[in-house]
Amino acid sequence: MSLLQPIVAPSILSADFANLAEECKQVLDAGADWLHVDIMDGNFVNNLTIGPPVVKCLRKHTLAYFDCHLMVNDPLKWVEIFGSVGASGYTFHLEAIEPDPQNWTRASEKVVALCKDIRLHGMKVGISIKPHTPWQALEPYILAGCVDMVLIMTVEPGFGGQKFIPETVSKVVSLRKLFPQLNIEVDGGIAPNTIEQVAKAGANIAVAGSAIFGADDRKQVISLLKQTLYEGIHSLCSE
Ligand SMILES: O=C(CO)[C@@H](O)[C@H](O)COP(=O)(O)O
Ligand SMILES: [Fe+2]
Repeated sequence: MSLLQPIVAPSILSADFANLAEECKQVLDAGADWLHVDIMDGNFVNNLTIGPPVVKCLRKHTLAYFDCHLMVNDPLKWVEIFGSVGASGYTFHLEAIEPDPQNWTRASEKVVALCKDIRLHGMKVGISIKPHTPWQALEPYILAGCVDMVLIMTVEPGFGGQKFIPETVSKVVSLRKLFPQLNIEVDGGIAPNTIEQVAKAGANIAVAGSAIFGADDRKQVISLLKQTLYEGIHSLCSE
Protein backbone atom coordinates (compact mmCIF):
# COMPACT_ATOMS: atom_id res chain seq x y z
CA MET A 1 0.00 0.00 0.00
CA SER A 2 1.53 3.32 -1.10
CA LEU A 3 1.38 6.44 1.03
CA LEU A 4 2.03 8.62 -2.00
CA GLN A 5 -0.76 10.97 -2.95
CA PRO A 6 -1.39 12.25 -6.47
CA ILE A 7 -1.22 16.05 -6.34
CA VAL A 8 -2.04 18.58 -9.05
CA ALA A 9 -0.61 22.05 -8.52
CA PRO A 10 -1.65 24.74 -11.00
CA SER A 11 1.12 27.30 -11.53
CA ILE A 12 -0.44 30.71 -10.98
CA LEU A 13 2.18 32.20 -13.28
CA SER A 14 -0.28 31.47 -16.10
CA ALA A 15 -3.27 32.95 -14.26
CA ASP A 16 -4.77 36.39 -14.89
CA PHE A 17 -2.78 38.41 -12.33
CA ALA A 18 -5.40 41.15 -12.36
CA ASN A 19 -7.90 38.62 -11.07
CA LEU A 20 -5.65 36.37 -9.03
CA ALA A 21 -7.77 35.52 -5.99
CA GLU A 22 -10.69 34.52 -8.20
CA GLU A 23 -8.41 32.49 -10.51
CA CYS A 24 -7.04 30.61 -7.48
CA LYS A 25 -10.51 29.94 -6.13
CA GLN A 26 -11.63 28.68 -9.51
CA VAL A 27 -8.86 26.08 -9.89
CA LEU A 28 -9.23 24.95 -6.28
CA ASP A 29 -12.99 24.52 -6.78
CA ALA A 30 -12.13 22.60 -9.96
CA GLY A 31 -10.15 20.04 -7.95
CA ALA A 32 -6.61 21.42 -7.71
CA ASP A 33 -4.76 20.20 -4.62
CA TRP A 34 -2.11 22.90 -4.25
CA LEU A 35 -1.30 26.29 -5.75
CA HIS A 36 2.19 26.52 -7.25
CA VAL A 37 3.72 29.96 -6.80
CA ASP A 38 6.74 30.80 -8.98
CA ILE A 39 9.03 33.35 -7.37
CA MET A 40 11.70 34.72 -9.74
CA ASP A 41 14.27 37.38 -8.86
CA GLY A 42 15.55 38.38 -12.32
CA ASN A 43 18.99 36.94 -11.42
CA PHE A 44 18.76 33.20 -11.00
CA VAL A 45 16.46 33.29 -14.02
CA ASN A 46 15.87 36.03 -16.54
CA ASN A 47 12.39 36.94 -15.37
CA LEU A 48 10.68 38.76 -12.52
CA THR A 49 7.44 37.60 -11.00
CA ILE A 50 5.88 38.01 -7.60
CA GLY A 51 7.00 38.07 -3.99
CA PRO A 52 5.83 37.93 -0.39
CA PRO A 53 3.16 40.69 -0.59
CA VAL A 54 1.20 38.71 -3.16
CA VAL A 55 1.45 35.52 -1.12
CA LYS A 56 0.29 37.45 1.94
CA CYS A 57 -2.76 38.83 0.12
CA LEU A 58 -3.67 35.46 -1.36
CA ARG A 59 -3.45 33.82 2.06
CA LYS A 60 -6.41 35.95 3.16
CA HIS A 61 -8.52 34.22 0.52
CA THR A 62 -7.63 30.57 0.97
CA LEU A 63 -6.19 27.96 3.30
CA ALA A 64 -4.75 26.04 0.33
CA TYR A 65 -1.21 24.67 0.31
CA PHE A 66 1.08 27.28 -1.29
CA ASP A 67 3.85 25.40 -3.07
CA CYS A 68 6.43 28.16 -3.44
CA HIS A 69 9.12 27.58 -6.06
CA LEU A 70 12.01 29.96 -5.42
CA MET A 71 14.02 30.70 -8.55
CA VAL A 72 16.29 33.14 -6.74
CA ASN A 73 20.04 33.52 -6.24
CA ASP A 74 19.87 33.77 -2.48
CA PRO A 75 17.21 31.41 -1.12
CA LEU A 76 18.56 31.79 2.45
CA LYS A 77 17.48 35.40 2.44
CA TRP A 78 13.76 34.81 1.90
CA VAL A 79 12.92 31.96 4.27
CA GLU A 80 11.70 34.05 7.18
CA ILE A 81 9.50 36.35 5.16
CA PHE A 82 7.88 33.55 3.16
CA GLY A 83 7.25 31.63 6.38
CA SER A 84 5.58 34.66 7.89
CA VAL A 85 3.30 35.45 4.94
CA GLY A 86 1.86 31.94 4.77
CA ALA A 87 3.95 29.86 2.36
CA SER A 88 3.39 26.13 2.96
CA GLY A 89 6.28 24.67 1.01
CA TYR A 90 9.60 26.35 0.18
CA THR A 91 11.42 24.80 -2.75
CA PHE A 92 14.79 26.23 -3.69
CA HIS A 93 17.24 25.41 -6.45
CA LEU A 94 20.28 23.38 -5.47
CA GLU A 95 22.27 25.23 -8.17
CA ALA A 96 21.66 28.54 -6.38
CA ILE A 97 23.55 27.33 -3.30
CA GLU A 98 25.97 24.81 -4.81
CA PRO A 99 26.75 25.98 -8.36
CA ASP A 100 29.89 23.80 -8.65
CA PRO A 101 29.05 20.34 -10.11
CA GLN A 102 32.21 18.96 -8.45
CA ASN A 103 30.45 19.37 -5.11
CA TRP A 104 27.28 17.56 -6.03
CA THR A 105 28.30 14.16 -4.71
CA ARG A 106 28.33 15.11 -1.02
CA ALA A 107 25.95 17.03 1.21
CA SER A 108 26.76 20.72 1.39
CA GLU A 109 26.56 22.18 4.89
CA LYS A 110 24.92 25.31 3.49
CA VAL A 111 22.15 23.31 1.86
CA VAL A 112 21.55 21.25 5.00
CA ALA A 113 21.40 24.43 7.10
CA LEU A 114 18.92 25.98 4.68
CA CYS A 115 16.69 22.90 4.84
CA LYS A 116 16.68 23.09 8.65
CA ASP A 117 15.86 26.78 8.57
CA ILE A 118 12.90 26.21 6.26
CA ARG A 119 11.46 23.65 8.68
CA LEU A 120 12.13 25.94 11.63
CA HIS A 121 9.95 28.50 9.89
CA GLY A 122 7.10 26.03 9.57
CA MET A 123 7.40 25.13 5.90
CA LYS A 124 7.99 21.90 4.02
CA VAL A 125 11.35 21.61 2.27
CA GLY A 126 11.73 21.08 -1.45
CA ILE A 127 14.93 20.97 -3.47
CA SER A 128 14.74 21.54 -7.19
CA ILE A 129 17.17 20.77 -10.00
CA LYS A 130 17.41 22.18 -13.51
CA PRO A 131 17.31 19.91 -16.57
CA HIS A 132 21.11 19.57 -16.79
CA THR A 133 21.71 18.78 -13.14
CA PRO A 134 22.00 15.03 -12.43
CA TRP A 135 19.51 13.45 -10.03
CA GLN A 136 22.40 12.13 -7.93
CA ALA A 137 22.98 15.68 -6.71
CA LEU A 138 19.79 15.32 -4.64
CA GLU A 139 20.67 11.98 -3.08
CA PRO A 140 22.73 13.17 -0.07
CA TYR A 141 19.86 15.38 1.11
CA ILE A 142 17.21 12.71 0.64
CA LEU A 143 19.32 10.18 2.53
CA ALA A 144 19.92 12.70 5.32
CA GLY A 145 16.15 13.20 5.70
CA CYS A 146 16.42 16.91 4.88
CA VAL A 147 13.75 17.10 2.21
CA ASP A 148 9.98 16.60 2.01
CA MET A 149 9.91 16.79 -1.78
CA VAL A 150 12.18 17.03 -4.78
CA LEU A 151 11.29 19.05 -7.85
CA ILE A 152 12.58 17.87 -11.19
CA MET A 153 12.38 20.70 -13.70
CA THR A 154 11.14 19.43 -17.04
CA VAL A 155 11.95 22.76 -18.74
CA GLU A 156 14.62 25.38 -18.08
CA PRO A 157 13.25 27.48 -15.23
CA GLY A 158 12.19 31.04 -16.01
CA PHE A 159 9.00 31.04 -18.03
CA GLY A 160 5.66 29.32 -18.32
CA GLY A 161 4.43 27.83 -21.58
CA GLN A 162 7.68 26.12 -22.65
CA LYS A 163 8.06 22.77 -24.36
CA PHE A 164 8.54 19.71 -22.13
CA ILE A 165 12.08 18.23 -22.25
CA PRO A 166 11.66 14.41 -22.46
CA GLU A 167 15.31 13.73 -21.48
CA THR A 168 14.46 14.80 -17.92
CA VAL A 169 12.13 11.84 -17.37
CA SER A 170 14.92 9.33 -16.70
CA LYS A 171 15.80 11.29 -13.55
CA VAL A 172 12.33 10.61 -12.19
CA VAL A 173 12.70 6.91 -12.99
CA SER A 174 16.03 6.69 -11.14
CA LEU A 175 14.78 8.54 -8.08
CA ARG A 176 11.57 6.52 -7.85
CA LYS A 177 13.49 3.23 -8.04
CA LEU A 178 15.64 4.21 -5.08
CA PHE A 179 13.03 6.11 -3.08
CA PRO A 180 9.57 4.52 -3.34
CA GLN A 181 7.97 6.94 -0.85
CA LEU A 182 9.60 10.18 -1.94
CA ASN A 183 7.40 13.04 -3.11
CA ILE A 184 8.59 13.75 -6.64
CA GLU A 185 7.24 16.84 -8.37
CA VAL A 186 7.64 17.69 -12.04
CA ASP A 187 7.30 21.20 -13.43
CA GLY A 188 7.37 22.59 -16.94
CA GLY A 189 5.39 21.67 -20.03
CA ILE A 190 3.15 19.28 -18.09
CA ALA A 191 -0.12 18.82 -19.98
CA PRO A 192 -2.54 16.08 -21.04
CA ASN A 193 -0.06 14.94 -23.73
CA THR A 194 2.99 14.71 -21.41
CA ILE A 195 1.56 13.63 -18.05
CA GLU A 196 1.53 9.92 -18.85
CA GLN A 197 5.29 9.65 -19.28
CA VAL A 198 6.08 11.44 -16.01
CA ALA A 199 3.39 9.53 -14.11
CA LYS A 200 4.67 6.18 -15.40
CA ALA A 201 8.19 7.24 -14.47
CA GLY A 202 7.07 7.79 -10.88
CA ALA A 203 6.19 11.46 -10.38
CA ASN A 204 3.29 11.94 -7.96
CA ILE A 205 3.06 15.75 -8.02
CA ALA A 206 2.43 17.65 -11.25
CA VAL A 207 2.68 21.40 -11.74
CA ALA A 208 0.85 22.74 -14.75
CA GLY A 209 0.41 26.37 -15.67
CA SER A 210 -0.58 27.02 -19.26
CA ALA A 211 -2.27 23.63 -19.65
CA ILE A 212 -4.70 24.40 -16.82
CA PHE A 213 -5.20 28.17 -16.97
CA GLY A 214 -5.30 28.12 -20.77
CA ALA A 215 -7.89 25.34 -20.96
CA ASP A 216 -11.56 25.88 -21.82
CA ASP A 217 -12.42 23.25 -19.24
CA ARG A 218 -9.94 23.54 -16.37
CA LYS A 219 -11.76 20.94 -14.28
CA GLN A 220 -11.41 18.34 -17.00
CA VAL A 221 -7.66 18.96 -17.36
CA ILE A 222 -7.11 18.82 -13.58
CA SER A 223 -9.04 15.51 -13.32
CA LEU A 224 -7.14 14.01 -16.21
CA LEU A 225 -3.77 14.97 -14.72
CA LYS A 226 -4.78 13.64 -11.31
CA GLN A 227 -6.18 10.39 -12.62
CA THR A 228 -3.02 9.77 -14.64
CA LEU A 229 -0.82 10.41 -11.59
CA TYR A 230 -3.01 8.05 -9.57
CA GLU A 231 -2.68 5.30 -12.18
CA GLY A 232 1.09 5.82 -12.28
CA ILE A 233 1.43 5.44 -8.51
CA HIS A 234 -0.68 2.29 -8.53
CA SER A 235 1.06 0.68 -11.47
CA LEU A 236 4.44 1.19 -9.78
CA CYS A 237 3.06 -0.29 -6.53
CA SER A 238 1.92 -3.45 -8.26
CA GLU A 239 5.24 -4.07 -10.06
O1 LIG B 1 8.70 27.10 -12.66
C1 LIG B 1 8.17 27.26 -13.73
C2 LIG B 1 8.87 27.93 -14.85
O2 LIG B 1 10.10 28.32 -14.43
C3 LIG B 1 6.83 26.67 -13.91
O3 LIG B 1 6.16 26.48 -12.69
C4 LIG B 1 5.95 27.18 -15.01
O4 LIG B 1 5.18 28.27 -14.59
C5 LIG B 1 5.04 26.09 -15.48
O5 LIG B 1 4.30 26.53 -16.55
P1 LIG B 1 3.86 25.57 -17.75
O6 LIG B 1 5.12 25.04 -18.38
O7 LIG B 1 3.05 24.47 -17.13
O8 LIG B 1 3.08 26.46 -18.62
FE1 LIG C 1 7.59 26.35 -10.96
